[in-house]
Amino acid sequence: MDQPFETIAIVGIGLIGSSVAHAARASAGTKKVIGYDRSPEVRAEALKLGVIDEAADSLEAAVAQSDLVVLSTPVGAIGEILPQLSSAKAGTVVMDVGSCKGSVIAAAQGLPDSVHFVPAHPVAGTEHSGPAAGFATLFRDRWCIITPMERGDEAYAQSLARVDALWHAFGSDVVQMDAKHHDLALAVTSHLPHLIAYTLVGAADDVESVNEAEVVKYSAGGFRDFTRIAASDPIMWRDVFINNKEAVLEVLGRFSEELAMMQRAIRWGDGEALEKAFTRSRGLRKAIIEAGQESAEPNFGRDKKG
Ligand SMILES: NC(=O)C1=CN([C@@H]2O[C@H](COP(=O)(O)OP(=O)(O)OC[C@H]3O[C@@H](n4cnc5c(N)ncnc54)[C@H](O)[C@@H]3O)[C@@H](O)[C@H]2O)C=CC1
Ligand SMILES: O=C(O)C(=O)Cc1ccc(O)cc1
Repeated sequence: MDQPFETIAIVGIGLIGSSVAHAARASAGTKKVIGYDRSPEVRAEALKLGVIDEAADSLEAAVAQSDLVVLSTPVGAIGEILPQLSSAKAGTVVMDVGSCKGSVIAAAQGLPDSVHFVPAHPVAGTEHSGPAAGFATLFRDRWCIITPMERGDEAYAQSLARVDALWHAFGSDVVQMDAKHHDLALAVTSHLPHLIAYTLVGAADDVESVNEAEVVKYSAGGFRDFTRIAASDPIMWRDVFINNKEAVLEVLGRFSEELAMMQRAIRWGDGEALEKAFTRSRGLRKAIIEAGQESAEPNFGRDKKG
């Protein structure tokens, strides 16, 4: 493995930050984890749980002592924190884990070349949040997408290789792509599904003639899976939609057209059109299973027990 990161700073000690802390200690040779979170309660909880070895009182203090800084706050805060890292010591490697990349990369444009920012997105998670939700195996057999900064210097290439090696050590499959493509692809596979789940569960709540007890009682199949996704953190997802506006609106437009097509087919009793659309979807599900990216269970095939 490339030179490991012996001391890391986790900024934002929630589900992903704490999972990175556990995984780095368990499999990537990290010896010390310093944690900073804007919430003092979260810092105290993370210390108590042993997620971090030391809590820092400020962002600056956490960054000063570390060779890797992991930005694992909601995406909006990542954009606010990045410009504050301009004075980090030369050679500091900074990595984020945000669910969208274009806005984060834009916020990193002002950083000096001496700070090596490597944008990353583990395509792995759960609907849970907070420091107690993380676990070391979260990233195992999951994709991690790296969207490198456009710079050709050797020093940056070395930091990129170290971050790549870190995710491999976590058990992830690593792929590189440009941020614009990432944001469109993830708008299709992750952001739109979350928006639909929030909307669907909200709509069920709005049908006054079906009361909550009935919704709970009869939510055996599909609806139950949607409620799991709709239980995801509201601040995290607010930030995803605000920061990936263009791509989400693009795929939302296509979704609305498909939905209108379904509506028309139902209205006119066009069974052939419905059957054709459903058969196509079934094929996609089969392809996902065959690619080994999904088990019979929801929750990306894993829960807190890993
Ligand atoms: N939840 C998921 O399944 C996945 C999330 N992500 C990305 O990972 C990031 C973190 O998500 P989670 O771990 O789920 O969130 P979380 O809600 O579990 O934790 C976020 C933490 O950041 C802290 N925070 C917020 N603003 C801060 C600031 N300005 N300075 C310091 N700390 C601050 C919060 O107090 C909280 O403890 C997000 O950018 C998200 O898009 C990526 C993959 C999966
Ligand atoms: O829990 C689920 O179903 C998820 O979709 C987890 C998830 C959430 C956000 C990401 O950027 C990546 C993965």
